[in-house]
Amino acid sequence: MYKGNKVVVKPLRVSKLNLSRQVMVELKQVRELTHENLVRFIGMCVDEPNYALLTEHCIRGSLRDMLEKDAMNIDWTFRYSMVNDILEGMKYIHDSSLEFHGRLKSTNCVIDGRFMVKITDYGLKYVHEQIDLDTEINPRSLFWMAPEHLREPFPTKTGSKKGDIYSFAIILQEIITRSGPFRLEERHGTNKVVIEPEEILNRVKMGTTPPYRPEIANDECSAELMDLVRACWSELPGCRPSFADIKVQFKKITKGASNQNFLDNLLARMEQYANNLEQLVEEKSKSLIEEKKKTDELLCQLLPRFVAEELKKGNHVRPEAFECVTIFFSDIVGFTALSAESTPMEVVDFLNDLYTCFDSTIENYDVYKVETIGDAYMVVSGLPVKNGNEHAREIARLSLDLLVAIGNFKIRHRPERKLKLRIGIHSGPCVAGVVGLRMPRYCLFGDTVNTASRMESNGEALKIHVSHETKTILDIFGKFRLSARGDIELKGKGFMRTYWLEGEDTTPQKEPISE
Ligand SMILES: Nc1nc2c(ncn2[C@@H]2O[C@H](COP(=O)(O)OP(=O)(O)OP(=O)(O)O)[C@@H](O)[C@H]2O)c(=O)[nH]1
Ligand SMILES: [Mg+2]
Repeated sequence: MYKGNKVVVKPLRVSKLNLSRQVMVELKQVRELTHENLVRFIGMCVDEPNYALLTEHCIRGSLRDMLEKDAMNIDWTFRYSMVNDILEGMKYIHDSSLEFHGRLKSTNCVIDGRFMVKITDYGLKYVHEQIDLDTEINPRSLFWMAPEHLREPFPTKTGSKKGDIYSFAIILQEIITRSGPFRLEERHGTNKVVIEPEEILNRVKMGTTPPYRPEIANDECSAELMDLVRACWSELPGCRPSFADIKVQFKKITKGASNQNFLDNLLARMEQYANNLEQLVEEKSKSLIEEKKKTDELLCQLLPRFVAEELKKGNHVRPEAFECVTIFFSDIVGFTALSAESTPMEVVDFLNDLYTCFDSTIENYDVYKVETIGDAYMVVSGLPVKNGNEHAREIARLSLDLLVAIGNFKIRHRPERKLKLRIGIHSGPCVAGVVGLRMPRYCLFGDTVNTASRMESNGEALKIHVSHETKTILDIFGKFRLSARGDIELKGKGFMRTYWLEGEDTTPQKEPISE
């Protein structure tokens, strides 16, 4: 920002700038130039070594960018008015004390808010002369350079009126074909062979007859415009017209193409731009909706659906107390030893297979997977949606099912090894709520959680260790077979009577036959 306006700051690759009288004179010279098709020169930062040029900022970027935007529909009225803007700006430069530009190219034609093309980076010959020569020059940036200048020892430090006309012809080619200079040649070459930019420059320098120039297909523009382009990039500078000549010819070419006045023209450009924007917005919204769907799905996998919905609305999710839920903990016996003798990739693959096996089993029950830590699983039923007494039955059935599933599970890198699951379940009250703002997690709190976890750690491999509280609920269903384990001492809890869940009677109960 400079004096409240956004400006372009172009750093100068020069370690020490000699602010000679000539430099001061040319700075004054460029500051005095005013034309609606010239970018206003604001000044130079002479704070060694941060030398930089400050110029007016044009919001719509360079002509090069505009032409490259595929989504931007650029009709011929728009193209002609862009050419006209460049012509006006360049004619003004040629008629001024600058005499020529020297670095005319499509990146030095920028577009302002009203779609007016403005020429930038003009003048300051003595400043540019001091720019470090050892910095590498991108050969593509020389595509606009006339052959006579390319042949000079320092092409970037020269320039002439006729050289500018050649550059203008290259810009015309860009506007007509909408592709960068020599883009076609670089891609396919003449015999479908890719030509390197250096080689393209060599061919232009050679001055063959006919001269080597970018390709424009006959049907891409009118014959008159094609003739104008050819004249402008003539090999002999003397054969190239002046901007004054071009203006006359161009008027003839565009006659009838557009008889709109300025305001109509501007409105047409705006309308086109707005249409393009609409199309762009539509495309962007589509991908946005897709992305949103993906994040929503992810969120719902990490949090219970209703919690996710509330959080998305920006609502606070209050912690909720549940009178009775059943909590399941499981652990794989010998997992640590198995991991120790496997490579990290093997462990990841193994866990991935295991989670897939677990998750596909869990899907069949009214349960919520609270978390997984390594090989440990914590699952709950009866929350976030209450389900009467069914939580104990759901968890019991899940446990029995998982024992079978894990029994059939094959460890990819140890197919002979059998996995041993240890399960502990317990029922009781608990509180559930969302903790964490950045990474919200739905957590359970309360003694029931600790007890359930202890039930697992005090259990045995391939067995389901059930607390007295869970057994009491299971008994209501009258179908579960449990055997007493005896009284065991749980850390911090004293003695507790616990059971092994052996199975469920699946013989269907006879329905009373109705008459
Ligand atoms: N949006 C916007 N981009 C600009 C403006 N002025 C310059 N640019 C862009 O900034 C980029 C860097 O510009 P420069 O450092 O001048 O490089 P260049 O124009 O490729 O080459 P030279 O001018 O010969 O040094 C180019 O893509 C310009 O088109 C402007 O006013 N607005
Ligand atoms: Mg530039």
